Amino acid sequence: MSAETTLHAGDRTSAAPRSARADAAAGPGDVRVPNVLSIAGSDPSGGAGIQADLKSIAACGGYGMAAITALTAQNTRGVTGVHVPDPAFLTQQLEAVSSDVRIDAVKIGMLANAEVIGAVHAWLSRERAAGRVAGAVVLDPVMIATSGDRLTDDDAVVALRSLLAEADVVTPNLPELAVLADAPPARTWAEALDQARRVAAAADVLVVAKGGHLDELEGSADGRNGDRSGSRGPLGCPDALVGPDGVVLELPGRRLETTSTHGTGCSLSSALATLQARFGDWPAALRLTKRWLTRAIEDSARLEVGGGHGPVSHLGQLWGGHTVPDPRADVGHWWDLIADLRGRIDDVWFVRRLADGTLDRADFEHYLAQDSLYLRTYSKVLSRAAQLAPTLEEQEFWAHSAHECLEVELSLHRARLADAEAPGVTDPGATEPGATEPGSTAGRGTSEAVSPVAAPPPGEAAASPETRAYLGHLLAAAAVGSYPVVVAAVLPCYWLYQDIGSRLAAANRPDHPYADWLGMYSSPEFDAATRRAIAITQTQADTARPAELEAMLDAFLESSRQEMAFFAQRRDS
Ligand SMILES: Nc1ncnc2c1ncn2[C@@H]1O[C@H](COP(=O)(O)OP(=O)(O)OP(=O)(O)O)[C@@H](O)[C@H]1O
Ligand SMILES: Cc1ncc(COP(=O)(O)O)c(N)n1
Repeated sequence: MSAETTLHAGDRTSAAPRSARADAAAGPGDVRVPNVLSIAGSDPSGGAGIQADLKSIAACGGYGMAAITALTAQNTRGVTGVHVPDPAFLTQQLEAVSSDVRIDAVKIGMLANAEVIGAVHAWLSRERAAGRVAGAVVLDPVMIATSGDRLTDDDAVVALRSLLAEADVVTPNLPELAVLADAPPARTWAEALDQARRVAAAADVLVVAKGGHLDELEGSADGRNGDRSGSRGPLGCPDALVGPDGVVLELPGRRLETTSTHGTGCSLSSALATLQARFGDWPAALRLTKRWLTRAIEDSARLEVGGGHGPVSHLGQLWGGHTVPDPRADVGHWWDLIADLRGRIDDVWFVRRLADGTLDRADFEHYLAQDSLYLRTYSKVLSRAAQLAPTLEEQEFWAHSAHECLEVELSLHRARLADAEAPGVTDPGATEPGATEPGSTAGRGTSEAVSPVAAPPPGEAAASPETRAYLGHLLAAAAVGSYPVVVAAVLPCYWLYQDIGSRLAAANRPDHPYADWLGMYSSPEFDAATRRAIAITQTQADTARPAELEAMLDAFLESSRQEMAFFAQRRDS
């Protein structure tokens, strides 16, 4: 599993118009631009409210519209006044839009009192029934600004709860979540997730639980109490999509050291509505939203706005020459793209028999011999990644992984092969005959003329066609690919092994004939290495230009296919 976890995804997570999913497949260059309506208050300092919403919608590839529920007088230091126009005029604004414009998504923010909530509720149920609002509704139940100022009357909470029935997703921060759950504020992230599940079940909505306020939890000064379950380590900034049955997607996040978090809730909800309208899938939309928002918070360092809690830089990523959030730059999306293939690997005869312990010894030894051949060359490709790495830390990671491949895995395999007195492998330090060194040119593919893995000397296991094909692909990436392409090519070996390993580990038992092998691929160290490899690849994808991104994705998908074929190979093939 990836650093993020998708536990289950019910129908509601992708209940989107079919056209939106087709758009996602077509790529961001071809998507229809969704019309997204923000129903929210105004922040004249531009960091929150409709100003933040319009910028977020534009940054994420939508056409933004705004019906104003309230005028605030505020800046980065606080709110000095709130003026709420006649709710009848809000209805007039809403009707002016919906009588003319197709609305693909609605984001609802600050609703100052029960009357305003009533006006929005009435318009929304009317327009939805008439089919004039077909898209998703994201409700950000704004109650208190970052500055601590109240933005909603106490007696509005009941009306707000009833508005949940019209929402598809609600995005409360931790204090707002507690109000909706009618419970004391959560003291841990686990408690917050449980409150979110209860709100989701009571109102039949999806809830985005947000970790921005985790650092304010009682006793969080040691940086750990945000998650007393201990599973998250030092305090981060996670978000999660939670349904009535529990967590659908949990996204760990780095906590950035900044005071520029004014309007992050507004920005998250409007970006989420826009990306859902574009891609039709809530988990994918939340993943893209979080990546975009994290970078917008980071980019806030380039702004000089006010002396309090500053705004995020909504459009900074466009100024950097990057396009709107692109699912092809989301490594989690790559993982989704191979969902079918992953499902099929579990059904491969080898994996099934390995899991239940009925795998024939000779088949296992054949596999190990091929894996040993594979690992010797894979280690060289990892060394190539080390050679190309832009930082010392990444160089160390790949060099260490290359070394581990040889030390840990080959020694285990050698021991097994020696036990079985099967045709063995040679000294792992030796170069396999005919292997093309990284850095020289190697043809992609498997033809004898360009195959980098030649026949071994007498007495050694010969590389199977599947092993040759996989190594041919990896060596080609190492020979002519850039660093981003090399890391994308080596990633499936980590990720798929770790993924399968976690399931095989569940089948392990002390007397399992392959217990040590199953154990090796489900170790915490291997999990950590896999998370690191995913993170490095994501960082490269974040800044890759479109052509490079295509090459990365191609390399990843091809390695995934080769990984599948490697598992499925037969002794006599
Ligand atoms: N210091 C931070 N570092 C990284 N991400 C953050 C930080 N603070 C907030 N976020 C992210 O910003 C989003 C909004 O989270 P938060 O829990 O702060 O909601 P909110 O209180 O509604 O927002 P606001 O602070 O604007 O009122 C979430 O995705 C959260 O993870
Ligand atoms: C008009 C308006 N709407 C919402 C917020 C909440 O802002 P934040 O996202 O910082 O909680 C705000 N400060 N002003």
